[in-house]
Amino acid sequence: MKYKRILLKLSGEALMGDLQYGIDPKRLAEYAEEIKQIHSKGVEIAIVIGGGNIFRGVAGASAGMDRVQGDYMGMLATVINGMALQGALEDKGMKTRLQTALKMESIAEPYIKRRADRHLEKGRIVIFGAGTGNPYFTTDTAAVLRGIEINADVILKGTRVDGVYDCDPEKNASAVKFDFISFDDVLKKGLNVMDTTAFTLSQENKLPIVVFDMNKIGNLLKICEGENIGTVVNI
Ligand SMILES: Nc1ncnc2c1ncn2[C@@H]1O[C@H](COP(=O)(O)OP(=O)(O)OP(=O)(O)O)[C@@H](O)[C@H]1O
Ligand SMILES: O=c1ccn([C@@H]2O[C@H](COP(=O)(O)O)[C@@H](O)[C@H]2O)c(=O)[nH]1
Repeated sequence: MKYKRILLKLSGEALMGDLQYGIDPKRLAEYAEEIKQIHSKGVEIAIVIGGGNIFRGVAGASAGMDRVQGDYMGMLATVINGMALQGALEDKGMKTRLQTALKMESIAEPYIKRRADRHLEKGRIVIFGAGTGNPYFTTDTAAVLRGIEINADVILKGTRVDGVYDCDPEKNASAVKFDFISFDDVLKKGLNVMDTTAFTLSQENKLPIVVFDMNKIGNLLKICEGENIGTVVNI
């Protein structure tokens, strides 16, 4: 396997599958199956999951809600997704732990880096919920932060687009995909597949990111085996 320890970022919105909002159980089971394949090959897996399928702080703020209040609601949404993913992974026989950046000890461990390391060493899948625990951030930034903390080899951003394009491919049919792009170029061109804070943090800590289509069966395994799928963002 190319990678020993990965931080997988899953999009909350992708969890909706064909639904208008919420969690599609079929999509959840498919993701669990993809994750099982790399787990069975011995890859140590930590996961950060988004919350866009349930709530986004900025959406609340634009509707008149206090931004900080909305952001905490968004963080709670990521915990709901994390719990759903935990259930789906355990259904398929994997051992998991959910750690949250906001304390909620009846349902999850608090985030403790050393415990996370230990779980990963023992082959447990660790899901990090509640983002960074701070408003004004995103789960992309949380993924990079946790990835750096646990010394992941790579951030795998599994999303509904198949890589980084020269403009948003969901808005421009003529968008052109990169196989490789530097952090400098992503930032210079203002490409929004992840937020600037996430890219900057990754760049400063020399942690590569692979952006790929998580909905294409087999992609996650192929990437871990070293195939060039999606777009690699690196220094
Ligand atoms: N240059 C670009 N290349 C690729 N995707 C882009 C680009 N600019 C914007 N995007 C958009 O980035 C989004 C990435 O998808 P994703 O669902 O992972 O976002 P997210 O905000 O992390 O989701 P969530 O918050 O639900 O976890 C896609 O909707 C895609 O259209
Ligand atoms: O560290 C964080 C992470 C997330 N939030 C809030 O949660 C929502 C959902 O996360 P997405 O990354 O957009 O999926 C986000 O919009 C923020 O409102 C946060 O405040 N801090």
